[in-house]
Amino acid sequence: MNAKTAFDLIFRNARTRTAANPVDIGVTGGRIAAIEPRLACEAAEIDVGGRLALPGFVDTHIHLDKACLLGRCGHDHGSVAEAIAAVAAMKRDFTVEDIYARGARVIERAIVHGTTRMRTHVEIDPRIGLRGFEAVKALKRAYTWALDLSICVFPQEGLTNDPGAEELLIAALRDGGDAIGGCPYMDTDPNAHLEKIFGLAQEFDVDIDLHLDFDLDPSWWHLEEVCRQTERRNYQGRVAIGHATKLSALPPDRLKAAAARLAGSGVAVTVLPATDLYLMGRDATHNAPRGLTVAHKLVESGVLCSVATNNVLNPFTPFGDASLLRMANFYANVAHAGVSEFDACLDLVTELPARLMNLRDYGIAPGNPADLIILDTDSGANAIAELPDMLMGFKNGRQVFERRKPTLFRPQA
Ligand SMILES: Nc1ccnc(=O)[nH]1
Repeated sequence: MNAKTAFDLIFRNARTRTAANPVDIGVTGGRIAAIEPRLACEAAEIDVGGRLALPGFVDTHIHLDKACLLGRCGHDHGSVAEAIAAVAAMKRDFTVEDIYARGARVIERAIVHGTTRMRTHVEIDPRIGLRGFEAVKALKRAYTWALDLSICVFPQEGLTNDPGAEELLIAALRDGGDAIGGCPYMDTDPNAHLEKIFGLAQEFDVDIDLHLDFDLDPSWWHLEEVCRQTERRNYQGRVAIGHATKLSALPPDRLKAAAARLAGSGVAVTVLPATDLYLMGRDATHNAPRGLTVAHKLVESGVLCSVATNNVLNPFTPFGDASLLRMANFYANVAHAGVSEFDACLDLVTELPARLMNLRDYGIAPGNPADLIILDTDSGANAIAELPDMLMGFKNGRQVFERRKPTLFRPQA
């Protein structure tokens, strides 16, 4: 028994992924202060009843600025280029208020689905200017009570081919951009695009999170150039690539070599199942390929990976509820994950994305912010298998949502 009585709040009887038996989690000043089987203290208590506590989900790749566009365009496109063109046509009319309202809708769904940290990719170019950036900065401020939002600014429609884009990117990096992205396949000069993005990243000392490839032809790619730049600039551990669908088209020996290259240069991979599955394999009349890179296998080869949301209710992905648990379950299903791999699938939306974002204070451990969500299940593997209800969530020790269990109304006997 612990004699301390200095906690503001104690979670009683919580199952964590690391402790063999349920523990109590004591919170002081918004931070986790102790994790022990039975904390003796008079503080306010929440009885978790042996349910699973997680440190919240981490979404490394979500486009808030172009979310919730269903109904504004016909959804008759099928390729990534058509989706980019459809949004390019619409975004001239986006206002800060409009972007804020659509982003807030997605953020609030993410919060009630247990996300506590998020990196959002914001388009910066002469068509949208800094309106998306301003709206997302306002969202970041408005939702600090529930979620840490990191802003990754990027030129979706190319950089060297888009006069004015670079100046706007620099303005955003001067004014609160937390990371920089890129999309070399949209540029007429992909290598020059990467050179500029890496140069800006170094100049502003920010991490890099790129959109890399969106097809299933592994006979050419920009992956090697990304690894080369990462090593040349000593940026190991600070670079991620999103989608990387070409990796799904590699036979095992080539995949192994690519994994070794990525692991060796410290380049992480984010798989976006909803979009990758929706946009890939469109040319096939039957036996369509999935186009989904198998992240948990790359992890076994030493590559840091995450699974994330990407797009919600827009031409890239006309689906979405911003639930990372649902995404991890979806990923596990499509990626043929075995039951013994379900825990590794949960890692892809928790510990590993936290590492990808270089978050140093994530996890249920003393000293870290008391960011906790309670799931109506008893283990990480069962969270993936069952898609349990998320019953409550806390940010810095303060409750941010509650979900009541459904009530069955049985007929009277
Ligand atoms: N280049 C992109 C690929 C997929 N989704 C996006 O939003 N952007």
